[in-house]
Amino acid sequence: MAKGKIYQSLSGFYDVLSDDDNEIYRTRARGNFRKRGLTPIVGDEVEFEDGYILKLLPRTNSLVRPPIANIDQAIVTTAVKQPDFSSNLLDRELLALEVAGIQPVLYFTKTDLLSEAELKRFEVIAAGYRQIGYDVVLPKTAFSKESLAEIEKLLSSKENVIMGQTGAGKSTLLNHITPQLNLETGEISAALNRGKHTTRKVALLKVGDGLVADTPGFSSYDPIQLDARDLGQYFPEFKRASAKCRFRGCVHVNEPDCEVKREVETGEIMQSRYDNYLQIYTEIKNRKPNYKTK
Ligand SMILES: Nc1nc2c(ncn2[C@@H]2O[C@H](COP(=O)(O)OP(=O)(O)OP(=O)(O)O)[C@@H](O)[C@H]2O)c(=O)[nH]1
Ligand SMILES: [Zn+2]
Repeated sequence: MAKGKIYQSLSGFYDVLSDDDNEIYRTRARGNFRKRGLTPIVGDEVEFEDGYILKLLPRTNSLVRPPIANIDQAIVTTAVKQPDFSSNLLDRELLALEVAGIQPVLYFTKTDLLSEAELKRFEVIAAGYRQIGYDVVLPKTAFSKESLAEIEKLLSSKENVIMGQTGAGKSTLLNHITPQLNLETGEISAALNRGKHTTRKVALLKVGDGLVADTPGFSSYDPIQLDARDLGQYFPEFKRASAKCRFRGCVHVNEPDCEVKREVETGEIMQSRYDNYLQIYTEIKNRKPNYKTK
């Protein structure tokens, strides 16, 4: 039996890069995977034989959307325009990554469409996310040498996934870093102001000296299966502040002497992060319990 890593997944086929001979083998999953509720995903380490994946090895981490396993870092690609910037979508993606234990990097696209004044606004937003502790790339000029060098350095020697809204410019960015990739990109429909889902498959690509999984985009992002009381743990700046909340287990909603709320008032914590936190908190609280067990 050979061991390898799934490099690409498309309509039920999995292309596995073999550890033994560095060749790609096209495989399918054995039926008993599905019975156990297991689906192989790109990034999975597997054992395979005669065109079939027989075993999935334990994952260090995984994401549901996009479906990917065993990665070091996620490039969260966010358009400043076309489609319109949504801090809510961004914070939901960051939340999913924090829960999965994957390091996020923020990359803002389409800055060429901004006026000077609008760019200033995004500089404030970028500074806010940097203060949380995230790496943020906000190219003053789209695809400038500096911004491409910056992202290439961040990707270097790591296994990365590039994720984000449909039409955010994920494939376009990868093409600029590594023109030989020649990935298909989509036209944004001006009338709808949203993308068209150009990328349909997940595939690991060699970009610089790192690996990047290009993935299909999405238009919304559900909150994670999470206990509302734990939500603040996955907002790093809330977690830091909560040591100073009066109550242990403070959820930063109605409690008195809440340090998170104090820091929102002083501007140390971004108001948008708090608003998005409250919205997700309420959504989780109101979610109907799901008693079905699989
Ligand atoms: N003006 C401008 N347009 C961009 C930029 N980046 C990407 N685009 C355009 O945005 C559209 C969508 O880009 P894609 O790279 O296909 O987006 P994607 O995120 O890969 O989309 P999906 O594969 O559907 O998820 C294309 O028409 C690109 O030319 C940018 O920095 N500036
Ligand atoms: Zn609090």
